[in-house]
Amino acid sequence: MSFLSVNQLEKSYDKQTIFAGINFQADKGELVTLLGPSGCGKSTLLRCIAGLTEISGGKIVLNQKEITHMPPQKRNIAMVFQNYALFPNMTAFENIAFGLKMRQLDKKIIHQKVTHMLELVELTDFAQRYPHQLSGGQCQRVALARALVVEPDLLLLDEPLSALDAKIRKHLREQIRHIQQQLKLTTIFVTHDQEEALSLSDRIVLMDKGEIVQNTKAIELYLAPKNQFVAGFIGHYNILTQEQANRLFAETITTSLAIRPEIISLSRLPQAINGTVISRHILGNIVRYRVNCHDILLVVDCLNISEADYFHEGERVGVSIPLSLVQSLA
Ligand SMILES: Nc1ncnc2c1ncn2[C@@H]1O[C@H](COP(=O)(O)OP(=O)(O)OP(=O)(O)O)[C@@H](O)[C@H]1O
Repeated sequence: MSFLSVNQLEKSYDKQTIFAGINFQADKGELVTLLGPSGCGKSTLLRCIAGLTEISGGKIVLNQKEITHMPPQKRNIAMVFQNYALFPNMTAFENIAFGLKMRQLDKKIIHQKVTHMLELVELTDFAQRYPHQLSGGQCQRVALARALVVEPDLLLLDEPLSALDAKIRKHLREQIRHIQQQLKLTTIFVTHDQEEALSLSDRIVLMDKGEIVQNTKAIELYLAPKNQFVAGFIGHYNILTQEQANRLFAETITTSLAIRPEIISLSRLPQAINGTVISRHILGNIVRYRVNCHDILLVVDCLNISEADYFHEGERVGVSIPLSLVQSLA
């Protein structure tokens, strides 16, 4: 039996249905990401699991207990928000200790637990600082420590990295993943950033307009998107209509296709498919080309190994696409 089970969950505001018939599970220690475009219902779903938003129907079971109608504080769920939501008049130490004080734990035990958490999030030297004396990344680490210290059954993270700059975001997401794995903590992470989702998750639940479109292992979502919406949302897939697919491969293909830019290779020798380089962009480790093949514009990613390998705008190139790596779309 799954550690977390969300069954037929439904939420409406007045007559507007935000989602209905939502089903997904998480195993103990699994990190599941809810991914999807803005407004698709991810945060509402997370808040329903936390008990912060009332549901309109369905059932939630956590650690073998039905929690559907339990008050939030009884669910043993901790949540971290995008805006940290720290108490401004408390130090980092006091913020982290807050939940333990509420549970009336012994002072010595509180001190031990908070000290351990400060070490875990690498903030030992910042224990006596107030939130306004900390950077955004440090505030979010305090918020994370505050959530973890109460040893929740489930950790919910609602876009916790969105307010941070790119470099800190990457560092902190690695830290979150490391701590989550160390503690074997079942976690639901909400984001609209596909790179974040792919790099962090065991499994991704991709949502669109209040529905789950695909629920699968993170790597499978990337390698085998099941329809055009998923392929359009993940990576930089080239999406070809059936007619374009027939034209490009000069054979009968019965579905539309999704082709990852990195499986396509270019050469100076003529191939079965040939094209003309329209543009070249250096993205750091990747060189991204747009190549016109039979009036179909393909995005092609090549490793940026040396300038001597660059193809030039207007150059004729051979284009190799291994059909075995091409994904048929429903
Ligand atoms: N309190 C509310 N009353 C009415 N409608 C609401 C309320 N809260 C959210 N909604 C609506 O529910 C839908 C889903 O919102 P939600 O915040 O869950 O989306 P999201 O996928 O988390 O988006 P984002 O990534 O932008 O945070 C939106 O159309 C939103 O306007």
